[in-house]
Amino acid sequence: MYSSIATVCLSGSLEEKVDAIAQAGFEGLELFENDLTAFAGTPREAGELIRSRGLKLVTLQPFRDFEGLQGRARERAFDRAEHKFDLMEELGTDLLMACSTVHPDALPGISRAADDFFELGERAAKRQLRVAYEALAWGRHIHDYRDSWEVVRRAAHPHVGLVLDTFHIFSRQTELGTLGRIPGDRIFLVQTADAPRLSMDHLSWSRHYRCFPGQGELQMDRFMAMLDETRYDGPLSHEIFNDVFRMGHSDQTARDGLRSYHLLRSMQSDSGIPAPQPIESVAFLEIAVEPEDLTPLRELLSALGMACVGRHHTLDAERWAAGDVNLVLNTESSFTGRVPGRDATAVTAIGLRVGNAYEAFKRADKLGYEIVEPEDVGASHRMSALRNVDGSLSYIIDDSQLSRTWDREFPLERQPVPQGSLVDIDHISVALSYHDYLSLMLQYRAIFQLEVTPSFDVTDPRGLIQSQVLQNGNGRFRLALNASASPDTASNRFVRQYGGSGVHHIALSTTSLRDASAALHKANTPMLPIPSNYYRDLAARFDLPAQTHAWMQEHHILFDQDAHGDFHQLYTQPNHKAFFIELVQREGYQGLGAPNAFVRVTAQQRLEAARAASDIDSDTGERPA
Ligand SMILES: O=C(O)c1ccc(O)c(O)c1
Ligand SMILES: [Mg+2]
Repeated sequence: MYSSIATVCLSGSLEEKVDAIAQAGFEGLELFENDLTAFAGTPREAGELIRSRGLKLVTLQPFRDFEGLQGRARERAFDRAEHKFDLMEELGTDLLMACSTVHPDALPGISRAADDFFELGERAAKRQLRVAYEALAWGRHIHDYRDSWEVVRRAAHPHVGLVLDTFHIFSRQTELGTLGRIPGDRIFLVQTADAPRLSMDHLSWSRHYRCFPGQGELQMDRFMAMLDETRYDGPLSHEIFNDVFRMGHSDQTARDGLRSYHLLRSMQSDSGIPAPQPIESVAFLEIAVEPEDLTPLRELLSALGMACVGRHHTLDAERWAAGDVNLVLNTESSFTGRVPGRDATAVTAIGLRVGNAYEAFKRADKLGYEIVEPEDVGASHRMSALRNVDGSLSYIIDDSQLSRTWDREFPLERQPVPQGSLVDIDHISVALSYHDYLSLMLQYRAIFQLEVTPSFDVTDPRGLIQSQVLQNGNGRFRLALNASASPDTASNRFVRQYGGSGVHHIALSTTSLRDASAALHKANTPMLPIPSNYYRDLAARFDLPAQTHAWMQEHHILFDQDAHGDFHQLYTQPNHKAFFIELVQREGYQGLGAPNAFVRVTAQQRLEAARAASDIDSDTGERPA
């Protein structure tokens, strides 16, 4: 098998698309005819352009509404095909991809379609060309791969073969048993696409929401296992119609496309790529701290029950800890691990704990991810990292490395790690541009073994925010990805204000939100104010003791409940850092408090608007003297 991608996946002109596809390292491409029609040069020049970049032109597509016609209309369909054959000869490709007809006059019948394709095969053979047939999920008569296969089988022509497109197969929930029994040499093209599970008509779903395998919810691993059985050995070609890809940066999309191709190959039995491992927990977060934020941040962490337990042996960096929470505050002015273009106090790295870091990096490398070695960032530690799409780093470490790092880099000072009510990093929430959203989704899901919860919309006062949670099985790793098409939602305000995507908040879990909120209150930590209407609504929704209810309202605590238990949450104010801290107490509860998210984003928006409107200095929270 070899890698290929359809030009329809990318934004830009044909030249830009071909460049991005070649740069990413693909071997072939499918030319979408629109890209040729809009191209300023001749078809011959288009073909030369593609070959000059070392790419194989896999197919010209799509050829529409061919089969099932009668009389003059049928003759016209064959004439159209001959025109495409002319084009193909000039372009230098031997394969025409035909999709099942949606023509209102097309007649049904497998045998009729097979006869049409036999005749087309005869004409193609005269010119040493081939034709491949695809069942569109919304085809008028043929919309099931088993029927398109039956057409190809009955046409029984060596120049006529089958196209398998994962979107059409899965969107109709067709069984895959038949697929495994198709001889691989009768399949001329395999098109790969993933998609979120949506309930809408097939055509709209396909034309707007496809995504790369690894970004959606279709069972690509099952498809790859069945494809293995056919012994197919042709192009594995992404065909993604996606509104975000059409807007986005072709280079980034094409790079992710090739990683997704390697991900598919890793699902095959003989791939030689190590299996994905679960992320066991978040070992630490590193925060680049602006000098003026250091004291307030230390005060906040102290109020949370954390303590500085070590100082870096050579750099201006401190390790703050409590329970399993570890934060590294880095105040080096020349800190090379900073996210480029971001000069606020912000999260610059995340430490992901796995069972075997070496195997995880081997997998990441085979999938085409860039690995940052310690010397690349001038670090004295020995941890390697992935470069995230926002410029931040994801260290991947195992236990032996982690204890060595703490011991060697941050000699223990004064006290041991406090073991109070603060337990762990409960979840991390990231705000992303839409384009980065799919990119980071792929990175996590391709490299690690994670569960994906269905995506949901948060109603921000300025628009919808799409949110999706990636988590491990044990509840110790949860990452919420957030993106929005509206420019002024909370996630996009972050992206605009802080020079791109990044960590938007850090949630810490506690065994006693009562103690934690009392300590924050005592330290005069400003909380995100929650309106009283929220508490009236809570009283209506839940049967809460009056005292508990009053305590929540007084301390701005939000509440939710699911079949597994209770959830309490509390937000601090960002106070001009790029991120803010959330505290949660969960008693079996599985989610992240999604039903409360609209109240939180509205409260944040109100606070920011009030700051902007008043003469309150947004840095100090005080009025200038
Ligand atoms: O949406 C379409 O029309 C279309 C065209 C060509 C394909 O290969 C396909 O899967 C869909
Ligand atoms: Mg297709």
